[in-house]
Amino acid sequence: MAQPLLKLAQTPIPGQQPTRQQQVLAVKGLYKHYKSQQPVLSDINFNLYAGEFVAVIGRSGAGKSTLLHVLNGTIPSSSGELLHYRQEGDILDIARLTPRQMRRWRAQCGMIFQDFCLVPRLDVLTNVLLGRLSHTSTFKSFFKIFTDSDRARAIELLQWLNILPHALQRAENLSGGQMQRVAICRVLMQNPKILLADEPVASLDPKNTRRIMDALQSVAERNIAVVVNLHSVELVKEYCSRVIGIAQGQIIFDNHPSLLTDGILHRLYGDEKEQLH
Ligand SMILES: Nc1ncnc2c1ncn2[C@@H]1O[C@H](COP(=O)(O)OP(=O)(O)OP(=O)(O)O)[C@@H](O)[C@H]1O
Repeated sequence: MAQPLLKLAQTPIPGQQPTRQQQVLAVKGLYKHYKSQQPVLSDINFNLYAGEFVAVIGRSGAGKSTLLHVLNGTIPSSSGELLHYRQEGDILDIARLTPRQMRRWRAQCGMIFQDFCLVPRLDVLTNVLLGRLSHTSTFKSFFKIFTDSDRARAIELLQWLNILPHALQRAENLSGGQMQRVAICRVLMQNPKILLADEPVASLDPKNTRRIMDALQSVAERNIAVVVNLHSVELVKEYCSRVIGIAQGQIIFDNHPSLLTDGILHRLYGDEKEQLH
């Protein structure tokens, strides 16, 4: 059956600038130190706009995962500003949120983690419904009481990502690609403005890789800002509207993927550049 919402990837026109729409985030002078003196992220500055599909690239240890976790609030920044431009017109300073506001921010800025964080023994449908936790009272969520419209939405999402036949199957019995699709459905249940995905196609076969990239591109087309860590420059060039290149915790490139040159790739990856695909 045709999937009307799951559009095929569109190859970007070389030199095309990403469509700049409503700004959703501003990152200003952001630093992150873990215990060592050396910052893992150093003076990070960028704005994020609704509907962008942004790849974050760089060699292993460059700070890509740390950046996504800081954006999502699961890791606090050491200094700098992280401002969310809300649809209501006001600005939310992420560093100054109360724990309750932070939970709400994490719903607005949904994240798919590398290990998917599904509940293995629960069925797929319930895992997707758990995405509504941020919108449901603790009492209701404890007893897994979800509304009919929550269920209808979850089913619609599962159908959209072609995984409805597995709705009643335990999450632990799914393949990696299927788990990734369930994780995307779950995060979309939060109605996020921003979707972050930490290496969403790592260890997936080519067919599932395309499925996931198609799905994420389609999410961006729904006017959600999508930010993903990727290791494949080929995928970045095929799918993304913007690429942020990080080397040793600093942004050294932020532009359309078609403008990535061999020189920039060499600065980003050094000798590993030859192994890129
Ligand atoms: N919790 C932590 N405590 C201390 N150091 C950490 C912690 N998490 C990450 N680091 C260090 O921060 C640096 C950046 O790590 P990060 O995981 O952000 O890089 P990455 O670019 O995502 O790498 P990869 O592509 O391998 O996932 C690394 O040197 C890593 O060892």
